[in-house]
Amino acid sequence: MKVLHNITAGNPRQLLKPVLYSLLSNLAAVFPFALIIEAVRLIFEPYISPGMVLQTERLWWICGGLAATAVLMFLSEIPAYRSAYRGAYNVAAQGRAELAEHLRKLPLGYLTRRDPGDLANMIMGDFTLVETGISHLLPQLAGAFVLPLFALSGMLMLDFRMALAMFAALPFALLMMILSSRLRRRLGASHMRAKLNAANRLQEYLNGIRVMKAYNLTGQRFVRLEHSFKTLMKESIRLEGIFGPVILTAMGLLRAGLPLMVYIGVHLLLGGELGVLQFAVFLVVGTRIYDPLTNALANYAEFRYNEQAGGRIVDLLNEPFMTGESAPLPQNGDITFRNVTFGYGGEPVLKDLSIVLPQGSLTAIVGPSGSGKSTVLRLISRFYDPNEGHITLGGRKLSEIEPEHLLKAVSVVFQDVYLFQDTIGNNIAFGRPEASHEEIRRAAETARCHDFIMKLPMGYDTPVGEGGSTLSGGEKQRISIARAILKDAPLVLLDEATASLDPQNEAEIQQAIDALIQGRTVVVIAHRLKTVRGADNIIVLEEGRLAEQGRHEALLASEGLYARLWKLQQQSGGFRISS
Ligand SMILES: Nc1ncnc2c1ncn2[C@@H]1O[C@H](COP(=O)(O)OP(=O)(O)OP(=O)(O)O)[C@@H](O)[C@H]1O
Repeated sequence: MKVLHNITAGNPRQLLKPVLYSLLSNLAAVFPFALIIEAVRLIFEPYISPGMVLQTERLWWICGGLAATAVLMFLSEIPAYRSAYRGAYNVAAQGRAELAEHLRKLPLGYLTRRDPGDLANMIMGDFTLVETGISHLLPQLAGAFVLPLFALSGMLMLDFRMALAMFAALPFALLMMILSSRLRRRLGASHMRAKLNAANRLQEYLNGIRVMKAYNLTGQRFVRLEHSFKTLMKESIRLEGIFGPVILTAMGLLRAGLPLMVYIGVHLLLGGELGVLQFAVFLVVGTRIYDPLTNALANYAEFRYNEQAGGRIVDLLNEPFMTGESAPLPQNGDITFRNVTFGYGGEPVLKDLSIVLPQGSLTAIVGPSGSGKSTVLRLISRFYDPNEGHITLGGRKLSEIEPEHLLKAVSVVFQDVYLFQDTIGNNIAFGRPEASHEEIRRAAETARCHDFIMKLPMGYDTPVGEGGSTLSGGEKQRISIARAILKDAPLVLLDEATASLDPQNEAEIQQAIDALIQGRTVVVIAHRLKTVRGADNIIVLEEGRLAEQGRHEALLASEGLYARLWKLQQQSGGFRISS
């Protein structure tokens, strides 16, 4: 059952129709077979039994019957074909969407551990293998046994010794395939790994082409890509090289049934224990019976390989995502960290952190690079849950709030703004797709991006390259602030850009941020003097611990880490406070 579950990526019911049709069409194929046996009998009879005449009329009827079954088979195979492909493509289309949706809900920690190329390949490549499994492999595998089973039961009635000789090697061939399936799984798994690695290296190569050109690294990166292709080639050869002979031996074993049967048949014939007619029937059946079985053996190997791909999909779908309640969020929106310890899998990044970020206030988080500032924002957004301690919003534990429900109340403005390959207008409306043009325009005006948008060839309908590649860093920042303004969430998490901006851009972004944070609870990773000075509270982190906190003047007066960072940056003429 698990195999069927895997090969269909968790939709075994989808196999029902294709398998049923395949069984029916193979069942229909038994009729012409039976008609041919009857024709052989009619043709041979006058020669074997003197006095009997050739029954021509019956032969014409058989001819007509063969033509009719050919037409019937053709007509029944069309819906069979259609249902198999439709079922398979449906499973793949729905499954791909379901998997993509599932990925969105998984904790970021899981996603950062997985290679994006690996996940992309799973959604596209593995589902293609599932498609083939549903449309081709399993129906054919099930159908392949219909004719041999009928033949076996018919032949057993005719002469059990000949029938046994005909199928003598079948159990050995099947056993061989089943025993070797573990080896097949192992080889298949490392082949799949090599395939994924090559896909990942290719993606890395394509993504990094710009950097590689700039640093003249092309040769070095290409070596890695080339190496992955060579490994894939070796794995493919190993897979075919080891498993191919197993299949060929199993096929050879099966076909050995025919000479064995002829050998026994001749002896029985000479001994007078088998009639010429019966022998002729066995010869006809013997030449036809092995093809579906040998095809099934070849299919079986592919089937096991594709089943592994389906298994990977099922495993990913079983990966638990964060859950929680969707009850209305508390009115009082204070965010409290109580003895929070958190790490990304290794050493803790935040250690026993206890802080309060009061509702309606502006809290700045500062500290040296790597001290855990962005991690604090990620925990508030519930991209991850703490390892120890807990975070509450208005007294309710974040770990008990459904992540998507929580994020409705949060606007996040990241440093590295990602824009989708869509129009500028739609990118701004991302957090509130139902917003009107007028609302989008107003948000853009407040975020100081309306003017530059209007200078673009198609205004708000101008398409943006993937990731926002067609816009400047400052423009992307302001678009993301417009997004947050339009979303109008009560809690704003802001990771200010560290990249140096020209004074004009800098001033405009500051104005946009001022507009965004009005009347909201704001947590900002502050790199800008102005934000830090005006903050209600400044939290200073050092190696994941709270070093000190307070307002700007008080922290300067206490001459701790904040004052040291401040002086350092004043001396260097910069205004960044985080590093
Ligand atoms: N996804 C991740 N997986 C593993 N480690 C991570 C991950 N993200 C951050 N870290 C590590 O956690 C530590 C804190 O990172 P964080 O981004 O919170 O620091 P930060 O204070 O915001 O730094 P910066 O000012 O340079 O942005 C760093 O040592 C970083 O290497």
